[in-house]
Amino acid sequence: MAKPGRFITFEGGEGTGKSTQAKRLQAALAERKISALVTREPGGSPGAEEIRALVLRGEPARWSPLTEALLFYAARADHTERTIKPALAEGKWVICDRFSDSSYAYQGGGRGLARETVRRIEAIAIDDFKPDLTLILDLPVEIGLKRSLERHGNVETRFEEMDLDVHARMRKTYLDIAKRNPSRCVVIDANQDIDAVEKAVFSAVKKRYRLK
Ligand SMILES: Nc1ncnc2c1ncn2[C@@H]1O[C@H](COP(=O)(O)OP(=O)(O)OP(=O)(O)O)[C@@H](O)[C@H]1O
Ligand SMILES: Cc1cn([C@H]2C[C@H](O)[C@@H](COP(=O)(O)O)O2)c(=O)[nH]c1=O
Repeated sequence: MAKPGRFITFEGGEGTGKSTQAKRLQAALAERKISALVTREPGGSPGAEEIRALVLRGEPARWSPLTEALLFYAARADHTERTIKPALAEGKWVICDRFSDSSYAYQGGGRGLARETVRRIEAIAIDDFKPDLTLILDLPVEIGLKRSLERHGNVETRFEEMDLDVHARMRKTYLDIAKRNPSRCVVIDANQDIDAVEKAVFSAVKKRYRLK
């Protein structure tokens, strides 16, 4: 049986550079002959991509925080079962753009759902499945939203439309998660150029997995 792979997640607010860095990390691992799958949430399996389309469109208040958390975890259960766990079992590394910490930060800290409620939904959906390493890209929210808007041709997505104080609470929740989980999480300063962020990311990965 293949040695199980590693499960790495990128987390952070809007436009902090998660997708950019996920691809760069995949390339850096490939240079070391490590095959990694890049996937994303919500999404990453056909069913979860359908839920993505449902949960990301419409007005900011279209879904209550509770319904939203249930939808994100329904997508996550499918993604975990059908994409992430099979890849890890084949010995692949999995790099995921967002995972459970996004639900704690967005539906919890940002939109006010109690942490205990998120935890109970999580327990049903994915049990105690967690990443080995979480890289939290930290950036002032105004800068991230500006980057994100420029990328989307100035059309805001449902979450981008939410007030700045909601985004500020999401950022704070990520930093609190990092404090509570020091052995899993590394906070990366994302307010640097792309190459400098890549270097900080790879240095955290090398340290964790003792790569050269
Ligand atoms: N360090 C950086 N400095 C400046 N621009 C950046 C940096 N990293 C990424 N960008 C640019 O910012 C935009 C958003 O980057 P990216 O899509 O990687 O972020 P993201 O965190 O995945 O965003 P979202 O959560 O909104 O999907 C892209 O246009 C990207 O090229
Ligand atoms: C997994 C997850 C995501 N979200 C939000 C965060 C973003 O606004 C969107 C996803 O868009 P992206 O461009 O792919 O980053 O969904 C959330 O609120 N809760 C979650 O669990």
